[in-house]
Amino acid sequence: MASFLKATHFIHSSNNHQNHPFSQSYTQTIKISTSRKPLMAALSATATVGLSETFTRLKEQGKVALIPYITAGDPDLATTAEALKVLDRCGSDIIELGVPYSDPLADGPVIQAAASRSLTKGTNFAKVISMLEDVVPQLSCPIALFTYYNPILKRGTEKFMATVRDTGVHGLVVPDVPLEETEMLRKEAARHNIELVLLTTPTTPKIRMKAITEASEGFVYLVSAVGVTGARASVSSKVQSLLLDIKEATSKPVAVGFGISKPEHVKQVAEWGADGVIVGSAMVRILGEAKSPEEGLKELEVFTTSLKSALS
Ligand SMILES: O=P(O)(O)OC[C@@H](O)[C@@H](O)c1c[nH]c2ccccc12
Repeated sequence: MASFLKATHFIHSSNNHQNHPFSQSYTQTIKISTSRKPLMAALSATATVGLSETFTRLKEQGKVALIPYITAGDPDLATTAEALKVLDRCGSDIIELGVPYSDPLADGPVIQAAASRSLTKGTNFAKVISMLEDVVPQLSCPIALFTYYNPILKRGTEKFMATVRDTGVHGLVVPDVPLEETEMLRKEAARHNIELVLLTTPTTPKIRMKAITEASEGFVYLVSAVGVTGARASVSSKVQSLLLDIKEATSKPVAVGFGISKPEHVKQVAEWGADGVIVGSAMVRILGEAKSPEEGLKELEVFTTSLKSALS
């Protein structure tokens, strides 16, 4: 318990992200004049707002964010590029894009299979980045890159963050960063104007949940169920009380993920007070198991539209 409290204190000692030297608009102005990246991508950084601003705008409209997750490179990166545009066109408010990883310990069979298909095809971080440099300027919703911690450490946190930010990506979700290293990661992310999203689970002790909500930027990711990712028959009613607990601890937006795979799940979680709903495995299955990329994209459009209408 002592070490846990120490770690929690460690999180609390961090500077508030809001003291970030540049406001969002100032950073974007600087970006246009000094950016190394093509003007299109720089302009897109002003066209799409970040994660927290997206939630602010949705809240003003009384809406809940639809947040799909797909694995980059499955069935291939060209299809991923098209899938991002389909998801954007169908009303996704934020898109979580997964960097395939060889040891996805928090993933269930559907996303594990997608990651291994993608890696077998030769997908790597550099290829995902160059695809994003091309596609992000064409999207109206922000991207949150999803990666395990190891690929960040492999590249070096500073280089990783700079590379990601130069593509116009706004957010980063890292499910397995140890609490003790969250602060360093968060500082580097903030320095590059990236919103680092942290996750809390049904078994996270309240004091740790509070530390996580305080450190999380963009939104707080509430994992709805214990275990790994994967569509479930229903969403646990425990999510309702978990949402109440988190809402007591923070005014930051909370998005719920894990197991959500049908319009009625999306509707239920929104009614329980979630600010956003994350759907991953159900999307990944559609793309990965379709007879052709074209068929997968068509089915993705139909499925995403059905989820979006459950939120209107
Ligand atoms: O697949 P699901 O059950 O719909 O859950 C969302 C999930 O896919 C996505 O947010 C995600 C993919 N891999 C993860 C690993 C940990 C936490 C979350 C994730």
